Order: sequence, then C-alpha cells, then structure tokens
Amino acid sequence: MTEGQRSHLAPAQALPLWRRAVLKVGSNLLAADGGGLTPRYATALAHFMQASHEAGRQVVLVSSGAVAAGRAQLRAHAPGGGDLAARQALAALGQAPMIALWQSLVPRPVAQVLLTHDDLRNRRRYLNARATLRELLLLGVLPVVNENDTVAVDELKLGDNDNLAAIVAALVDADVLLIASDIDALYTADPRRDPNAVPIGRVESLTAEVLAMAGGSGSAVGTGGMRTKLEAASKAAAAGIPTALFSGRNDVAVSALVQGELHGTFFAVARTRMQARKYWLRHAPAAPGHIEVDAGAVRALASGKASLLPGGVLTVSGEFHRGDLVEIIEGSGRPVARGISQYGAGEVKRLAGRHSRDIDAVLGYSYGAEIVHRDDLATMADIEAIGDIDA
Ligand SMILES: Nc1ncnc2c1ncn2[C@@H]1O[C@H](COP(=O)(O)OP(=O)(O)O)[C@@H](O)[C@H]1O
Ligand SMILES: N[C@@H](CCC(=O)OP(=O)(O)O)C(=O)O
Repeated sequence: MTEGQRSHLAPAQALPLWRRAVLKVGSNLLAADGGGLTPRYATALAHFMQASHEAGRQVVLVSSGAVAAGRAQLRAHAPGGGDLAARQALAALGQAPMIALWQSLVPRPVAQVLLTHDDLRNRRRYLNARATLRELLLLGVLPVVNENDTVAVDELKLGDNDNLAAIVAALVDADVLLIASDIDALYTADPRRDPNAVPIGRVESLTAEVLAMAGGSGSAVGTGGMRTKLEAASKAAAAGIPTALFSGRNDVAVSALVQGELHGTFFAVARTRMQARKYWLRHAPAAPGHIEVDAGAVRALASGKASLLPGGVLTVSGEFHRGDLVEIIEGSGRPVARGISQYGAGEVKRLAGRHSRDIDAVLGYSYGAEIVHRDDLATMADIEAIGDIDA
C-alpha cells in the first residue's frame, strides 16, 4: 500500500447515536511497519475513547498487537513463520507491553480481559464474561480485550480479533462495532491489486457479492484482512449491531468520530438488537425443564419490562444449567416466556419464593438478583410479534 492510499479519507456520514461501542484496533495500527509497539496511531484512538468516556459513553477496546510486541522484544531471536506454539509464546511475551501502551495513553484504569472463542460458546462462561465486562464499564475502567492466545487452538482461528470483537459487541450489547483499520473503507476490490477499486460508503446487507470484494491482509503484521472484517460485520449484524469501518491511521477520521461522523464504510442492520435477541430467544432450543411462576410474575413478565425474580418462582422441573434457555410457564402449564436462566435448576429450586437479597445467604454466592434478566427474556407477545419479522 502506498502513502497516497493510506491518507485517503472517505466522505463523511453521520454515525447513528450510540451509548456503548466496541472498538477493534488491529496490529497494523499498533506495530506499524512490522516493528515494536508505537503510540503513533494509538494516541488519537485513546483520545477518542477518553472523549467518549467523558461524554458518558462506554467503550470496550479489543486490541491486537501482542504477537507483534513479543516479536519486537526478541528481535533477531524471535521465531519466524506461522508456527502456532511460537505465536502463542510471542503473544504471552507481548501482552503485558500492549496493555502498558494503552495504560500510558488513557488517564483511567485499564483492565486486561483475555477470552477465547471457546469461552464464548460456553453459555456459562459467556454469562460470566458478560458480567465482568459490565462491571468494569460500571467502574469506569477501560476493558482491553484480546484473544487468550496461550490456550486458543488453531481450529478456533487463533488470531482473529475482528470476529472476536463482533462477539464481544453482542456480549456487551453494544450499539455499534467500530473497526479501526489501516485502510479508510471497504473497496469494491482489494485496492492493492486493483487500481480501479472504489470505496463504498454504506453496505445494506452482506451479500455474497459484497463478501467477494474482500481479500486477505496486505501486511506482514495484520492477520485477517478485509475478509475477517466482513465476517465480523456480518456477525454483528446478525445480533442487530451495525459496524463502522474507518482508518485508524487518519487523524481526521478518528477525531470526526468524536463528533459522531464517520469517514469510512457503514454496515447497516436489518433488525434492531432487541429484535435480533428476541429472534434468537424464540428459535434457540430450550433446555429440558420449566420454571413455573405465580400470577404476580406472569403479570410482571407480560409488561415486557420486568425480570424474573426468585420471589415469583413456584416450582422448577427438569434439569438445566446456568446459561441455558428455559421455558417459563404458569400453573396451568401455559408458556409465559422464554429466557436465559442465570441459575441452574437446583439453585432455582432453593431460591423459589425467596427475596433477591437472600440469594447470597441461601446459596453462599450470587450471580445477580434476577433468575432471568429482562434483557434475556422474550414474552409470548414478543414471540408472536417476531412471527411478523420472520416473513
Ligand atoms: N475490498 C477491500 N477493501 C479494502 N481493503 C482490502 C480489501 N481486500 C483486502 N483488503 C486489505 O485488507 C487490509 C486490512 O486488513 P489487515 O491488514 O488485517 O488489518 P488489521 O491489522 O487492521 O486487522 C487492507 O489494508 C487491504 O490491503
Ligand atoms: N491476538 C493477536 C492478534 C490477532 C489479530 O486478529 O490481529 P489483527 O489482524 O492485527 O487484528 C495479538 O494480540 O497479536
């Protein structure tokens, strides 16, 4: 890529208002030209995150750069090639310096969160990761997520932080996924190969035709290229989250984001986050078991605004675990709602009819006041309404 292409700036467009965002920053921006970590581009991105924080917005950072930082530390002794164990060792070496770089640029505490794709497929760990990230955001801390490369395995595509960022966006219920790249937009073809490629401002839907535009990474340090960015946008869209792609090398593009303007490509969504979540709650298979609730809970749940608290639970049948999708029924057996249980069947049994404040005393620990949080719940009315958006 030439300097000319790097300094391209896609036309400005308004970014929809957001309150919580996931920002993904790739190795290319942190370890420019294959060297060690540099604050060169990270400074403006850190400023964007801080300005957002001061404006009452929350940002979760998904940062690459550990492997590149580890490699730079070992210099000539660094193992070359794509050997998995060598990359894992380099990531372990470079992770702390990468976190230290962000901490040196952000005037508030920075927390390291290491996740694997496997963790996020396991509903129990998914809930734990979500609770931790929510808590960090409430504490005003900047969570810096990276893949836990030491334990990640190659079938899970070690080194794909674009896709990880999309999963994290769904995990924290972000309003938007921001991908800072070394290129200012998605082009009709890889601009390194096709001089006639033109930038695209807005993508309505990630069709096969759009996916075919993307090539791999153009650099030695980046891993995914545009392909994984489009996969990430597609994953985020399935969760109802739009994606904004922009150049993290362009100060104008980065500072425009603070003003709510995007110079880059916007990937729109067909469903809102709420519709996407309710859609999932409707279609995902439920665990074998039910939670039977009393008339007060039936009324509260029907309002669509309440969580299921232990006080409204009468009985529990079957076997389910924390993180499973369960059906909630009333005495007659009629289904009232479906939702993700924060507690396993045995725990819910012990908590039935109790006040939320007693959870700790009864179990000796607590995953929160709700048996099913309202964000994880679809009422029968929601489920019927989703019938319409299916069509
Ligand atoms: N259609 C396309 N539009 C834009 N960039 C593309 C396209 N196809 C391939 N690319 C390449 O993808 C690169 C960005 O991905 P990558 O190198 O993995 O960066 P990062 O480190 O930010 O993840 C661009 O610099 C470009 O060379
Ligand atoms: N987890 C790896 C990065 C993996 C990755 O997706 O890199 P990149 O394509 O630069 O975003 C690391 O920290 O080096």
